[in-house]
Amino acid sequence: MMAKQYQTLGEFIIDNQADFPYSSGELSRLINSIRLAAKVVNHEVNKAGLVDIIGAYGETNIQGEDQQKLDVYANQKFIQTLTNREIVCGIASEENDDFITIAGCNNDHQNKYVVLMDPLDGSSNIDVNVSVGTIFSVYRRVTPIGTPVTKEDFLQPGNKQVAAGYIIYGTSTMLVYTTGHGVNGFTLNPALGSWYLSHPDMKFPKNGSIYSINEGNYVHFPEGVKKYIKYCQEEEEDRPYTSRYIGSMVSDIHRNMIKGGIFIYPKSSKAFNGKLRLLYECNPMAYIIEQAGGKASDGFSRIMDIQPTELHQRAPFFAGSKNMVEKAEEFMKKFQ
Ligand SMILES: O=P(O)(O)OC[C@H]1O[C@](O)(COP(=O)(O)O)[C@@H](O)[C@@H]1O
Ligand SMILES: [Mg+2]
Ligand SMILES: [Mg+2]
Repeated sequence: MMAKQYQTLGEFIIDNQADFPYSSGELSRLINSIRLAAKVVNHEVNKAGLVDIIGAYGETNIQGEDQQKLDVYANQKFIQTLTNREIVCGIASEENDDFITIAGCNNDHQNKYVVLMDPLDGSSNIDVNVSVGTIFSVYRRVTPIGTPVTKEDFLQPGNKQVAAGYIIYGTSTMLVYTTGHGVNGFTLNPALGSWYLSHPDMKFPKNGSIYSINEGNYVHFPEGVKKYIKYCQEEEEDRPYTSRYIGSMVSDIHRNMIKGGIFIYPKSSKAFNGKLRLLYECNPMAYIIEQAGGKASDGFSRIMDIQPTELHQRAPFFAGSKNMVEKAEEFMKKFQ
């Protein structure tokens, strides 16, 4: 159904209810819960400058990263909201060592969906007033309803996602998501507390002139990546491209989706599998990018076809404008 401009998110969800093959309203309620939790977290993010919000929480997560106060706050708010609304049977998060089983109020494990999330993406930018995000990925469970979820329900390849999205807390706050029927972006009107369809049917331009990579790691990059960076910087045809790197994956990819560009976080001699987490960073962003006509790979093959083995496993990530990702893959294959 063609989306109407400035429709509210609530109206959009109702109008598009029939898109869901197993349609019983649960996925709609799930998206509704995420929109609610996002508003609560947005309220805190907007105060990131006041002492009780910024800085380290004082613990490290399973990846050995110092958790920021907002990492923990966002994690708690999303888990609470999803749990209270009785729609998920399990949650996995960057900030939790293992997945959480949600039995439901009757303790009968009747819910169908699991959610994997990065509650606060771009943590290194919280204290410096640069945009950050939240990323979520939704799957139908594979184990029988009525039984507790198992790791199997979370270790599904990205091509099995039923929904994915991100929230960007930037100059404005947006919720961008897909349920496999294109990508739509909603902007929060903080005064009214409502989300409006500001970016219907988002499309990733096939070509672009922006490349986003942390060149500070250049010497540690594979030869293919080094060669591709040089290619981006050559005075040829529509190049040199512009280098833009915010350091918040959500923000870098959101910008590139609007303007055209490529985001790369490759493996390196310092990080054998790169830095980004396959299940709650790469896969959900890849689903959105592909639904918008872009491409997402590990430099060689489709990221969403990778069969996960670990909850917090990492993967090299090449994503964005289709023709730019294919060019980067050419260099990776030629100089491997
Ligand atoms: O500082 P680096 O090494 O360039 O890493 C930046 C990347 O790390 C991240 O911040 C990792 O995500 P988290 O902040 O959720 O841990 C990405 O958002 C970003 O693209
Ligand atoms: Mg992240
Ligand atoms: Mg994070």
